[in-house]
Amino acid sequence: MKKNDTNNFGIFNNLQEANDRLDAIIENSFDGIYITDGNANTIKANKSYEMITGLKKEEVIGKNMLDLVKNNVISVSGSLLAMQKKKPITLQQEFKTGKKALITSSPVIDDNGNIIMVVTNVRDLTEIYNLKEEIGRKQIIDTNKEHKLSPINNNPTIVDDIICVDKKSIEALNIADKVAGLDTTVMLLGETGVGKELFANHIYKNSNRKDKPFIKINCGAISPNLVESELFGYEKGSFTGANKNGKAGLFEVADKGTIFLDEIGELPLDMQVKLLRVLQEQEIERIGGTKPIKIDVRIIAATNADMEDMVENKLFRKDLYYRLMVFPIYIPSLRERKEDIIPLTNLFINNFNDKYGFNKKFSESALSKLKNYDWPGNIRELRNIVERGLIISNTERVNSKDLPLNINPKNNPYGDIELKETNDLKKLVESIELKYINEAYKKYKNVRDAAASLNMDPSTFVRKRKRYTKK
Ligand SMILES: Nc1ncnc2c1ncn2[C@@H]1O[C@H](COP(=O)(O)OP(=O)(O)OP(=O)(O)O)[C@@H](O)[C@H]1O
Repeated sequence: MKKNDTNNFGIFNNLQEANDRLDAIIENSFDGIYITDGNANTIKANKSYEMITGLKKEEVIGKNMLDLVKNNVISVSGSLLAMQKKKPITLQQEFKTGKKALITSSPVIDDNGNIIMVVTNVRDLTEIYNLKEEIGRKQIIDTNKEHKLSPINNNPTIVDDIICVDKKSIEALNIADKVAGLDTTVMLLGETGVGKELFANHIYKNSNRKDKPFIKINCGAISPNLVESELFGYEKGSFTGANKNGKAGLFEVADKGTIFLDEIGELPLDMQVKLLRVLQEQEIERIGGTKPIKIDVRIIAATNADMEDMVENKLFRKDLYYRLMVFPIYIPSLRERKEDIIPLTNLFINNFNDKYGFNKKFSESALSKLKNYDWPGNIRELRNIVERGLIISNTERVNSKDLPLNINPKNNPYGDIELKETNDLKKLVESIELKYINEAYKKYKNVRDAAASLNMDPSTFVRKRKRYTKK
């Protein structure tokens, strides 16, 4: 039958058909819909409304909102509030079904300013609210440093923000969990950016010393002539320029707690002797001091250097090496645990979407490009690439062309300059700095030489490298 477009029923043939279709639309809406007349009498409620609220249509249709509230059938009425205010009202409400919903009640007002009905939309946001609560809980846990050890099994695991999906990384995390509470020295081994510092945090948080100090020291970042005074402190008047009252070193500050010695391979040889003494005797001596000071610290060390090679080449003391290797944990490179790539990517997409207020997604080809790359800079590099991709892409979808892998800085250090409508020069400069810092570190494999090659102070080098990877 040909539709008559010229009657008052639009695309419908008659009033009955228009009504039936309208009913079907309301009934099949995914959101709950609830309609009252201008006197707050319920005239309609759909299937989704029943599902979300647990109320049957028969319990509400024909009833006045005031009575429903009075009889505790519903706790609060968006329709009544919208009538009072003569404007749309949005509320959050929880129902006896356990579902949580966002309720928007909008008054429909005629030409004379009278409310002729109120249409309420009930959107089930249970999942989103639960997620929000979970994030809130997590933030509280992080803030209070009250992490409780989660059982590790073969399922994907997120503990202390460490994502482990691949068997190999789960194994490493399992080992870290086993040793965390044992108060023994731990040596974390693995390439740059694999998560050694994250593992050190995790071990500390799950140790019996979790309420005591946790001091992190990057052995490559302290200039050699300050290492001793920084680590072991000095007595008053022991050298020019020193604080006249003397100063406690970081080992004393960490007493009863834990010290994380990152890049341990860069500890100068004379300091290695002193560290050996800490491990053997549990005591230190300040510069200019006459008597040893007893301390009780747990040491977690980390390196990406080939320590055996260093020992062989007399760059690292053999006795200290064995003392440190009481409990080595090898954290595999990202290319050895490819199953982690996509979950990590998703974590970083979420983090940076939140940080920049984006809602971007990665295309399939972008994800497969990440999965097939060999990640010399490991997770740190993945994190940077994801952040860059999200910033660079001009659309809501990040494509593989937005992910500049295999950049070779020897060619053109600045790449092809493509001016966009907005160019954040600070970010561009940072990304070039980071590129050089990473390349120098890859080449020299230690902070001191890498920093020197860029004419940079080692501590600035470390600070920048860390800062660019901080959330
Ligand atoms: N399993 C993981 N889950 C989530 N984020 C991770 C994971 N491993 C590492 N990261 C992130 O990757 C970055 C590098 O990690 P981290 O600094 O711990 O590496 P590292 O091995 O100590 O590096 P380096 O040897 O260069 O100091 C950090 O931003 C860290 O949060």
